[in-house]
Amino acid sequence: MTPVSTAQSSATFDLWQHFRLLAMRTIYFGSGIVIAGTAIYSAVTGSWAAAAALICVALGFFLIGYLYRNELAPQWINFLVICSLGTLVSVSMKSAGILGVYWMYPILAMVFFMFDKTIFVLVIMLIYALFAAVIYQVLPFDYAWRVAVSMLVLIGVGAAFLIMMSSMQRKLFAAAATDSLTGCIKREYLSDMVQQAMHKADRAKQPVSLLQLDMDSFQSVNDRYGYLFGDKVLEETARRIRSATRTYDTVIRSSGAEFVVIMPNTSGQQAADVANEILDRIRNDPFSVKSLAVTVTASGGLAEYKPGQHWGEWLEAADSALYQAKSQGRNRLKVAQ
Ligand SMILES: Nc1nc2c(ncn2[C@@H]2O[C@H](COP(=O)(O)OP(=O)(O)OP(=O)(O)O)[C@@H](O)[C@H]2O)c(=O)[nH]1
Repeated sequence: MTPVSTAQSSATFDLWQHFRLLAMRTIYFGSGIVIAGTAIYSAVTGSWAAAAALICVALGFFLIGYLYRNELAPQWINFLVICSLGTLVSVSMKSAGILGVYWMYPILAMVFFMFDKTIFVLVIMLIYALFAAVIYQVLPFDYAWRVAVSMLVLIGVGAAFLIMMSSMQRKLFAAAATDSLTGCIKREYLSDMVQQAMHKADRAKQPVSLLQLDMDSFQSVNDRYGYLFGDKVLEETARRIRSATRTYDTVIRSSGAEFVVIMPNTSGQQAADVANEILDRIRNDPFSVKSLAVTVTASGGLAEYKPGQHWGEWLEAADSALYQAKSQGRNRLKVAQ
């Protein structure tokens, strides 16, 4: 399993999306205010038609800012926004020449916040191509190529910032979401992980299974050999679970001596083989610390996700199977029907 990478898309911890939302609100209202200011200037200088058009665009920006103050606007709205800003700047370049160039830089910077990674590269190339075409038409070649290169530098710096931000977010999530003893994902992220796995399975129309694993009579392990020995057993158990699972399975420490393993693209039948392998690796190899070697066992409850099921019901099914395994004598796996 990958303790962090499987989890990094978790909505609860997407700093970048949160940052984007704040930035977009500022962009919509900020652009609205700047365009309204330009409209007033146009009115004062007697260009009534331009003033009326600019006021309409400014109102449009305020409206979008208001409607999407709590969520990111759809990509097509942002595309319209960037196209209208691009057109305004291109028109102002035609009338004001080099003065219009100064507006191109903030617009290029906005694109970094407006679009998802998937279409960002396409949009920034499109806007850059539009600006470059206008610059070469309006400015002497000597100015034009310098401006075009400086815009490329801005795009490069922005891209480096994006890459750094996304790596920082991964590290932050790792620090916040990883259980320090076992290296598994903390229980706070359990419901997120379960729901995410369920949605992915629904989208891909693939099976997904969930194993709930609990150490047997762990209180007596602690009582007989000490809490520190118990800690070592938990640490080693997590290692054994990871060694029996795949990189894209998710292992969560769901409570003191209990783990949840989510296995994407795995039917109940296949997951039962994996679960039995995990239980074997725990029971067959004594846990040793210094001269002490103690055999410990665990019980498991397994449930395959049934399409349409609520995530809580899915967890509940695995939990009931685990309860059965415990009540039938422990050290065994039970599969929910
Ligand atoms: N060493 C250690 N023990 C822990 C930790 N967290 C919880 N525990 C212990 O794990 C034990 C969990 O006990 P339970 O799961 O309730 O019961 P059990 O004794 O394992 O018995 P069954 O689950 O019925 O087989 C408790 O004694 C907790 O004190 C931890 O981080 N380290």
